[in-house]
Amino acid sequence: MQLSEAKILIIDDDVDVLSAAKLLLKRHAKTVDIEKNPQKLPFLVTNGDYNLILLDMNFTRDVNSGREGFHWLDRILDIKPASKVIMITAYGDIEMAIRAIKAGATDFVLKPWENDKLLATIGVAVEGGNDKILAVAEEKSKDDGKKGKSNGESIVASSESMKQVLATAERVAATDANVLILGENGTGKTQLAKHIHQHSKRADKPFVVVDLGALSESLFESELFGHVKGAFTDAKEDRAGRFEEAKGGTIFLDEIGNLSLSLQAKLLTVIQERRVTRVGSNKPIALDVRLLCATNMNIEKMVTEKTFRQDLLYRINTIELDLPPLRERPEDISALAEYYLKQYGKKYNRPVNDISSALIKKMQQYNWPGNIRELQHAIERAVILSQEKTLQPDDLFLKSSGGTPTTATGFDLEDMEKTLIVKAMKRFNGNITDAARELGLSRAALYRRMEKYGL
Ligand SMILES: Nc1ncnc2c1ncn2[C@@H]1O[C@H](COP(=O)(O)OP(=O)(O)OP(=O)(O)O)[C@@H](O)[C@H]1O
Repeated sequence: MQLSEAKILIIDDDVDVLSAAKLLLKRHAKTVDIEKNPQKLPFLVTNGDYNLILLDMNFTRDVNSGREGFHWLDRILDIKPASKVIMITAYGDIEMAIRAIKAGATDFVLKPWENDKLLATIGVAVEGGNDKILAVAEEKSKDDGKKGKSNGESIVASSESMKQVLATAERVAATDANVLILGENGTGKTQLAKHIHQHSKRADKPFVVVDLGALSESLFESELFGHVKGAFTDAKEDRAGRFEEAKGGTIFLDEIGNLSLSLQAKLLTVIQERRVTRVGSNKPIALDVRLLCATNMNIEKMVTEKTFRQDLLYRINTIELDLPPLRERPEDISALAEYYLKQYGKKYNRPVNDISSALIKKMQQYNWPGNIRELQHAIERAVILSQEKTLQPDDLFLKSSGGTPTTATGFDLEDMEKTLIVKAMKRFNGNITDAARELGLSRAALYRRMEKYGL
């Protein structure tokens, strides 16, 4: 089912959360209902036919335990076992969020959320069929762009191919040449662009990221070039565009392959003339920016098919850097896994500190359609869920190649849930009460799941 067709219910006792979520979601979903009082849930679930419910873990009366959240989650699943419920939880409550997943929630988001991440999580939950996805919407995600230099991330490069790309990137960083970065989704194009900026003489000036894929045709000009007061109805005051914001620094145009031909023409003019004119003004402003672009599309082919202008390509690709997909650089798989293991072990304060060789082998045999981003999320989830010091193959949930279609994160929560139940039942020699307690489930909820998985 498409998100635009979905009917969503949000239950939270904080009216600000409700209105912010509604404001955001109503632009993407068909219907968004909000409710402050959880007592109304049984009625709403019975009669509302919701495709997704966002449920707060903690209502005021019981601030921290999450008990009410679990109670209402159970009620929802008793009324409609196939309901998809995303729990809204506070940052410090990761453990509770995991318990909620084990208790049948589809996913969780951490408050305060980033709009993009919330939408992605909801999109996967609604559109992902029966795949239940555990996605961590961090309160503070990667720098989505505006400005900023180092954010403390380092580039992992153990494979020869990545070392070569990095060496070239660092060499060209010092020049002011325009660079086009090519690579599949999640291969690290944005990170490489940041790296080039940080190694350039513009490093202490702004690094401005523009996601052209997310920019509508009508917003393109005012966003990139700025506008003057009164240029259009909403132009209440003069505003600089992103090119001006990047003054002295670097502008990174991501998803350049998504630009329509008419916008390509506008961009080409700016690059050729090295100046922009704010919408509604006739005073051109000289530009001092370094241009980096990226795309996951086959841009040469687009030129042949005449959907991308050759003259624009020549302008932007003085240097081309090609990031290989993760499956073609197995040495990086283990190095990245170790890197993220350390990072997330620390972040979530988990004891896990090693990866078994069997798991490394499993990761190297997998094809990683979501590349580094997918690996990063898989390790993050494994770190959160693992009970042991060493990660084992069972801790990482990957789609078996050639099996059911891969989800955004390439992993299947149902497999995971089943494995957790089997593990708990083994540990407690089949004692349902103890296993249910360990899993944070009611006995009824555990029975329901055992039945579902034929255990
Ligand atoms: N070599 C690397 N070492 C460590 N982390 C990396 C590396 N490359 C990428 N990452 C991490 O992987 C994630 C995805 O990277 P990034 O956003 O740069 O990919 P992208 O190719 O720009 O993705 P998209 O095509 O979706 O825009 C980020 O969290 C980034 O920090």
